[in-house]
Amino acid sequence: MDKESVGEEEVVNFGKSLIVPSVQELAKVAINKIPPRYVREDQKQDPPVITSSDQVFVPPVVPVIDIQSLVSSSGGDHMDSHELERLHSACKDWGFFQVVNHGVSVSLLEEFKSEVVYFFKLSLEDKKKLWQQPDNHQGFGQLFVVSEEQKLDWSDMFYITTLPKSLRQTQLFDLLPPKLRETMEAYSAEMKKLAMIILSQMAKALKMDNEEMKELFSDGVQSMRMNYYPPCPEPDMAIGFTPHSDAVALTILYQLNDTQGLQIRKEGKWVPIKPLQNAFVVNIGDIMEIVSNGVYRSIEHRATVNSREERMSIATFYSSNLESELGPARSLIGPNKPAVFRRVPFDKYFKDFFARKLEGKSYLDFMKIETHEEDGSS
Ligand SMILES: O=C(O)CCC(=O)C(=O)O
Ligand SMILES: [Fe+2]
Repeated sequence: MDKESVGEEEVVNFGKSLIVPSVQELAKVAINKIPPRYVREDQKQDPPVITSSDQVFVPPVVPVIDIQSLVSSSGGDHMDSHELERLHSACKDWGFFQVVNHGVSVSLLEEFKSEVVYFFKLSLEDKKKLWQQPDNHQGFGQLFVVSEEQKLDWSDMFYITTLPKSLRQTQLFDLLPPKLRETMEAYSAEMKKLAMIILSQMAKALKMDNEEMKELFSDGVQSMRMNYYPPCPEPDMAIGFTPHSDAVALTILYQLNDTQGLQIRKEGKWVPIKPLQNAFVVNIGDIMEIVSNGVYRSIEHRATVNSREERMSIATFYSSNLESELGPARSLIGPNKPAVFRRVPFDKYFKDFFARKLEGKSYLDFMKIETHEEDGSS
């Protein structure tokens, strides 16, 4: 793990990304063609998108989980609640669900939203002070850019590690608008609480030892990624966020406006997701697929853009503790249930992840244990 000295402190650095221009600035100029670096021929082979007029495949309703009823009705150790069963199948069959009655106050959501909207309105000059540095990918920019030839997404993002506090890059934090920092702090604490509730319910549903879940995640690494997708003059030629699964354990997504764009890959088709008002969209990341030994599945998703409206979202990522070793939960493997993923130290897992181009679920394959019976269908 790279450690940089900042005064007396040592800060962990998980990766870097090549510096790229702001797409928000690019989109401010009246252009009717996008620059070649944003033209995504590679996305042309993609499966079709489901629309409401599609007669062939009607997308089933995405599971909505009521956190309050999940927590209040699951006193025992067994799958004794209907909501827990629904959570379990959402994690197995979808890797994706929305949560309501999550306990995060609407006033905090509104405050945080307006701070982030304001943040993306800062002048380029102000944003430059918060831009990524050549040796560290936190700040404004794009992630996973590893070559000058690589195609780029039609979006800007701001990425920051928020927890544990000892991992924070203080010089970046100190430059944030004070009100944003304050609301981000409160939001970060709420997101950790919610992630821990969901993880402990998952432990119950998986029949995994909850102590093991706690040991893995009690002081987990949390980061936030604020996404800004400007309108695009050639939306069918570009992609807002390349198809990927999240490398983390859980992602809690808060969409800031009504513009649609998020799509998940389900049964070979792209299914558009419309977030409910004040709900969060939760998805299983690769770490949870690994910990559950493949019972839960991380889901591939992407964001599209359109020619009329901007779109904004905040993804809060939760992973295991910095000192943890990633691998299938010991309480879930045994003689009849062999581990299907390797074990690697946390820092190695993330450093390798951020050193690659983002490409669907390809990183998980790298973690798989090869077996002779492998049929290649993954
Ligand atoms: O903007 C979205 O809806 C998706 C964002 C996302 O997938 C991510 O930040 O990992
Ligand atoms: Fe994602």
